[in-house]
Amino acid sequence: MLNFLQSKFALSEKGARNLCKGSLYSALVNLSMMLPAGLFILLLAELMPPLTGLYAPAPQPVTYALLTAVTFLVLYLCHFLQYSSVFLATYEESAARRIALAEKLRQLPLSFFGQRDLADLTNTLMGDCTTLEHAFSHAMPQLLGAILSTLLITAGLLYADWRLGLAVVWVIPAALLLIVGSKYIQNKAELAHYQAKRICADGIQECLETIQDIKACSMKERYLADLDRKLDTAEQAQIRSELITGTLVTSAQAVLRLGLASVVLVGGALLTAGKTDLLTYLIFLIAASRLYDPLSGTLANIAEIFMVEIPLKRMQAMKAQPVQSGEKQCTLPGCDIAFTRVAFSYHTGEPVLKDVSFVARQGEVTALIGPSGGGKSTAAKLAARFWDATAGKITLGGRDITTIDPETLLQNYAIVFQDVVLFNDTVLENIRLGRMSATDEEVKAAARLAMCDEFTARLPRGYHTVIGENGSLLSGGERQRVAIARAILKNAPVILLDEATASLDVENETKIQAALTELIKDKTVLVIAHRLRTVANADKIVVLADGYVAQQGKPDELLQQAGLYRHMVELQQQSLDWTL
Ligand SMILES: Nc1ncnc2c1ncn2[C@@H]1O[C@H](COP(=O)(O)OP(=O)(O)OP(=O)(O)O)[C@@H](O)[C@H]1O
Repeated sequence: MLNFLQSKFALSEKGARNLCKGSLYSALVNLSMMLPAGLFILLLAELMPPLTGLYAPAPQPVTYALLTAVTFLVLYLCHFLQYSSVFLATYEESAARRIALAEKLRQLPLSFFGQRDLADLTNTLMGDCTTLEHAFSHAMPQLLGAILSTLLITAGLLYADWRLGLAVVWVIPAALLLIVGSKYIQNKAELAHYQAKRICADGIQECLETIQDIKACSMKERYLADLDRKLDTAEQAQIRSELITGTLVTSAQAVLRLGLASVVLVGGALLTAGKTDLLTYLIFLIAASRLYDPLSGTLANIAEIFMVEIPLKRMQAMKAQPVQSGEKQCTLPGCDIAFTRVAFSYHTGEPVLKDVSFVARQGEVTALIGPSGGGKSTAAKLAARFWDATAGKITLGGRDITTIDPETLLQNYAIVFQDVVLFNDTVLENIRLGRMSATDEEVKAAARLAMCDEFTARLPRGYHTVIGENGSLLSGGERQRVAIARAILKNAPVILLDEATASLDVENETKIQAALTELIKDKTVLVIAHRLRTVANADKIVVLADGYVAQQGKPDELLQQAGLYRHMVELQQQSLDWTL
């Protein structure tokens, strides 16, 4: 049973146990809600003989006061137990679910993120978890509890009088049949609503991310009209879904209420025929008026229960995603990076690298150059195992990188990418990310080498200035210098520089090049640069074009050959003479 609940609802073992416990306590609450009715029946039984002209002692007010107090106590206790077992346990489970998902996201390769949009992932992490949290705190245990308590009370009623019992209970399967039978229609409408909501969230996120470009291209009106249309679709889908569910649930609740009418009719007929007595008739009438309440209440949440399938499936799909594995402890004899017949395609299926072989040696600077879109950045990312190659092999120090745990592998890399990512924190803390154990002095020394001193002096609080979301208070060149300082601080044996100095002016680039020369001694350095001047002193040039290595060798040797490298150098020299 526990295993079934765990796999069906993606619960932890504790969560499944708490769901069982919560359902039992919910059933107990429903049964305890019958106590006031029971007390009333007891009073009725004592009052009945005098009402029918027979002698009986008068009911004792003290006894009833005591029984009422006990009833209140039992009701309070049952509700307290249900609250702590259902709500508190669900919130704990929900927190554990969110942490487990976040941990899974941390382990997933970048290829996974390339196929999913961020709004969708945020929705799974936040929205889906909230949906499940609400369903498992407000609907699921209550439904299971209502089914359990209804079964118990039904058994008691049938045992007491099967004819009146049947008159009370026939409506329950009828109502459930109506709801379960229409599950497909409800799910379809809710799924359409869910997707419309997701498209809407995507649209809003895209709009916020691209607001600058939207304004620059004077696309504001068109974009907002598109967003309005998405919001309208989501609204209509919500109305439609609520209308369908509301109609079906209200119909099922009305069917349940028919039970009371059938008890009146059957009971009346039995009473007239002398086949039952007045007290039994009244007991069944009272029981019928109370029995349907828990079920009727949970039917209102039935759509929510049906809908848990969608977030559950999305979560299970995410959990089933293969993670990149590998050895966590590994000492490498060296740090040469070797590509052997490497091929790779993104999820689009279009091959980006077709057959790439080269070696970037330790203690040397290897420059990847070539036409735009030739796969240079892709090759650098494969070297750091952000993706795994589709074919061929990449080794670091002779060891196949697919056998090394990605986090362990990355401890050997300092990376500066074209798109610098900075956090909404101080300059100092943004640099310290390179090595969290570094002292302030070490961080500042790295910052000085990366020429950060010059612009931090102008900031209101120097190194302690908070630089805004993704470093919005800094210029492109300043952001790049922070990223370079981070790499200098990390001082890892492999350095990947992808257009690391592209946003810098010539003066700063020259100074940073000097600092980098210090940094890269004895290290394996893989540099990508469009400005060939930047890589003119590299030990080796690898020209990537159309997914293949078009040329490789020392810069001087390649200049002697009539190939792509010489062509590119000539083109760049011509461009220096251009004027506007
Ligand atoms: N995450 C991705 N998903 C799908 N395709 C991608 C992704 N990143 C890059 N590509 C595609 O892969 C090809 C190679 O891109 P890559 O960035 O490696 O080229 P590059 O040589 O570094 O280009 P550039 O010099 O312009 O930076 C391009 O056609 C690009 O559209």
